Amino acid sequence: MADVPTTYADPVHIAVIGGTGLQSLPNFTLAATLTPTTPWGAPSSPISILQHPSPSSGAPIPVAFLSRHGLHHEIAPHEVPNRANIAALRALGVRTIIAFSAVGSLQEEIHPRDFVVPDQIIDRTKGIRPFTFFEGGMVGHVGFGDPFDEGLAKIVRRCGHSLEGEGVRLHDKGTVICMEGPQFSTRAESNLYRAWGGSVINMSALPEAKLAREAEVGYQMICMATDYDCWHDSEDVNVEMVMGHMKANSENARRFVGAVLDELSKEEHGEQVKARHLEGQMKWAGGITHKDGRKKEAVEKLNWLFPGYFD
Ligand SMILES: CSC[C@H]1O[C@H](OP(=O)(O)O)[C@H](O)[C@@H]1O
Ligand SMILES: Nc1ncnc2[nH]cnc12
Repeated sequence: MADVPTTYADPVHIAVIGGTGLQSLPNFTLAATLTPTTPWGAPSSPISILQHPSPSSGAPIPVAFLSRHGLHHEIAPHEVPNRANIAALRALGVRTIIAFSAVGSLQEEIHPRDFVVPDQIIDRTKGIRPFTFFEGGMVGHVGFGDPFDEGLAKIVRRCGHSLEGEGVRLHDKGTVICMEGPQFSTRAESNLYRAWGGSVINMSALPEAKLAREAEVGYQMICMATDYDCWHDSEDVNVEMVMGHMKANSENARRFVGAVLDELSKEEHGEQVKARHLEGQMKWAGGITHKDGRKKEAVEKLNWLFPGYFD
């Protein structure tokens, strides 16, 4: 195999974060493999820059791919270096993230292998994961009422529906319960989440979605159900079950992601893909700390992420 470049000069606006069972995106041309570092450490895996022909012009569009749990699934959900992942992607120019997640279903009508484009999250992590870029002498507060990007969600839903009938079943909305893990839930917890209106459950939506919002990056998760957790009459969730459904449906998952990338590569989505609607929000949301109270180290880290915002 020819040597793969370790640098990539052009900005990359779109990224895919792959989760359990989706650790690579074959069928794309590998243009570079990057191993960046950030003030928050190294990301979960090398970042592959994949090239993808624009469906309108045929010109190659770069897409960054990052494997959330590492190349060999060696990083547990509570160990994922989310700040490094989001910071490294933003530094490449990424302003749109499509994140993939294997989830448990909390509702009868969401069958294993169904896809869900969620619109809400309930946080059941335990506060042990670093969850903000704004700390240590720089305070920032950003809106999170709608944790996913509705503009991106509309595009993702349209792409998912276009594949329906070819083995893809899609649910347009849903609330993700994001639990700490790595152990699965108790039956009492699973029933409680159902009573709260949870649709699906995973261990990965947070703080990934919060950090993407702070980084002014449009973020949408695509979930694929792999089990009925432990509330259902069927067998309780286990890793074999999750991996079995992911493997059996990985072709559909990849087709779904491919269709979304095709659509996002169209010029008409340029403003959405560059997340113009989020641009500059942290300059104000993160500028609450008076200059006299700002700590040098915190300012330096934030200026790495947002060059020029806090000079
Ligand atoms: C292997 S089952 C639990 C594991 O699966 C999901 O991973 P991801 O969201 O990265 O696809 C879930 O969040 C847990 O991390
Ligand atoms: N039942 C479940 N709970 C948490 N995360 C999951 N990922 C896949 N299935 C899951």
